[in-house]
Amino acid sequence: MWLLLTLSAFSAIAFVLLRLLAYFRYVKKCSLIPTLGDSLPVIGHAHHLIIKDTVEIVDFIAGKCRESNQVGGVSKIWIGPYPLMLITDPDDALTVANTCYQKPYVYKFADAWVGDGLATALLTTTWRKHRKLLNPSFSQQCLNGFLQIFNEQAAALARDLAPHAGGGPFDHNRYIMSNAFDGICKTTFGKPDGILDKGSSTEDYKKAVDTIVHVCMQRILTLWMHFDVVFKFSKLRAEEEKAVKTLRGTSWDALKKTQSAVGQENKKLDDRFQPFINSLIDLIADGSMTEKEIQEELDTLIFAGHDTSATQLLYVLMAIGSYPDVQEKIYKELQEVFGDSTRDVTKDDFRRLEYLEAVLKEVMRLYPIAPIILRDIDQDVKCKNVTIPSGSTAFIGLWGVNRSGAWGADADQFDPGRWLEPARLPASPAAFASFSIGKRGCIGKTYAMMSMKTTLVHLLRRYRLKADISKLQVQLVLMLKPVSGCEISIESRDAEKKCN
Ligand code: HEM
Repeated sequence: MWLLLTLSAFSAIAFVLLRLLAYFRYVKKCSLIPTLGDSLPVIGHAHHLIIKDTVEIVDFIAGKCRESNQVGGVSKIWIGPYPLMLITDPDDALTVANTCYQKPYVYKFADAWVGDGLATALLTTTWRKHRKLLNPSFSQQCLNGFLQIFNEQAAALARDLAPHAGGGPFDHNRYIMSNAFDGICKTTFGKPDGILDKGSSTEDYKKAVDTIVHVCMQRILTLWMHFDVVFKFSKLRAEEEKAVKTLRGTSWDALKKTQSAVGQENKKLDDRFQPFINSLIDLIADGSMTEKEIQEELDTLIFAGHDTSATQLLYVLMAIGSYPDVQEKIYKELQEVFGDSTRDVTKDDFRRLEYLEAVLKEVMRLYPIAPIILRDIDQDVKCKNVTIPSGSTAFIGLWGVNRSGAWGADADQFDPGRWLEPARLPASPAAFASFSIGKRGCIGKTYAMMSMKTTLVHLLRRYRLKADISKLQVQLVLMLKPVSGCEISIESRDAEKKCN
C-alpha cells in the first residue's frame, strides 16, 4: 500500500517536473521574440484584457500592432504565464498563415450553429477537403450569375434611402445591414417557397443571428465561459439553443426544399443565377459531402458573409463622404462609364471602375473589419528574423499588416491614388490583409468586392454623401462594429444631372 502511494507521489512529481521543464524550454525558445511594452510581473498584459471593454480593446490592438511593426513585425504579449505571438510583418504573416491552418478553440464558440463549416473547422484535414470542394462555387463564372441579385439589392437600397435625401444626418447602419442580409440569403438559399420571405420569418432569423454573435462574444470576453461545463448551465446556453433551432431549422428546410425541387425538374433551377445551395447539393448527390456538412457550410456562408460586406461598406461610405475631392473623382469615373444612365452594372463595367476599386481597397486597408485573426502554431515556424516555437498561439494582426513599413512612410494616410501607381505598392502580396492572407483567406473576397462595388455605383451616381469618419467609434464584437458617430447625410444629384 505504502509502496503504491510512494510510487504514485513520485510519478505525480515527475509529471509536474517534466511539464515545468517543457514549459521553461518553450519560454526559452520564445526569449528571442521581443516582448511588447506595458507587461506587469506575473500577469503580463492580462490587465488590459480584464479592465478594457470592447471599445478600449480596439485601441489596445491598434497600439500593440503599431509597436509590433516598430520592433520588426514579430513580437509577443504575455497573458499570465502564456506568451501570445503578434505578427504584423506581411511576409512573416503569410509564412505563418500558410504553415499553420489550425484555429484555436475560441472559434468553436459558434459550433452549435456552424459546426465544422469552413470558417470554424478545427481539423485541417476537414477544412482542406471542404475548401477544395467549395472553391468552384466562388469562381468568377458562378459569381457573375449573382450580378443580377447584387444590382437588385443595390437599387433597392438606393430607393430605401430616398426619404433621407436632403434631410440631414441619419444612421445608415440599419439600412445597409438589412439590405446586405437579404442579399446573402438570396445568393445562399435562392428563394425556395416560404424560406425567408419578407415578414416574421426573416425577422426571427435576423434576431437569431444577432443572438449567436452576442453569445460568442460574451464567451470570448468572460474567461470562465470558455469552459463548456460552465457554459452548459448558463443563461447564455439557453439563449443559444433557441436561436440555433431557428437558424438550423431554416437551412435544413431550404436544403430539403431545394433538393426536392431540383429532383423534380432534374436540372438546375435557373441557368443564369444559381444560388450556393444549388451548387452545393450536387456535392451531396455525388457523395463528396453529407447533408449535415452541406448544411453547416450554408450556415457558415450566412455567418461569415452576412454583416462583413455590410459593415465594411458602412466605413467605405463614411470615408467617401469625408473626402469630397475623392467623391467627385469617383463621380467623374461613374459619368464616364454610365453617363446619366441608371442601368445595371455589368461584369465589363468593373474593369473600367479603377478609381472606385482603389478607394474601396484604401478604406479596407485603413479600416479593416477584422483587425486580428488567430492561429495555433502546431510546428516551429521560421520567420525572417526569429522562429516561433510550436505550441504557441499566434495573433496575425491584419490591422498592423495593412499599416506596416512595406506601405512606406505615409502608411497611415488615406490616399487611394497609391493603388493606381504600382511603384508605390508593396512588393509583398500579403501587405493588403483585410480579407486575411494565404490559403485560408476569405473565400468570399470576390463576392464581397462585386457586391460592394455594385452598391457603390447605384448609391454614388444618385446621391452626394457627407460624413465625418473621424467621429466614428468602433468596438470589437467578432469584427469592428460601429458604436457611435456612424451617420451620413445624402443629397440627390438629380438637379445637377438635369443641368448637364
Ligand atoms: C468585406 C467583406 C469581407 C471581409 C472583410 C472578410 C474578411 C474575412 C477574413 C479576415 C477571414 C479570415 C477569418 C479568420 O481566419 O479568422 C474570412 C474568412 C472567410 N470568409 Fe470572409 N470576409 C468578407 C466577406 C465574406 C463573404 C461575403 C463571404 C461569403 C459569401 C465570406 C465567407 C468567408 C468564409 C467561408 C471564410 C472562412 C474561409 C476558410 O477558412 O477557408 N466572407 N473573411
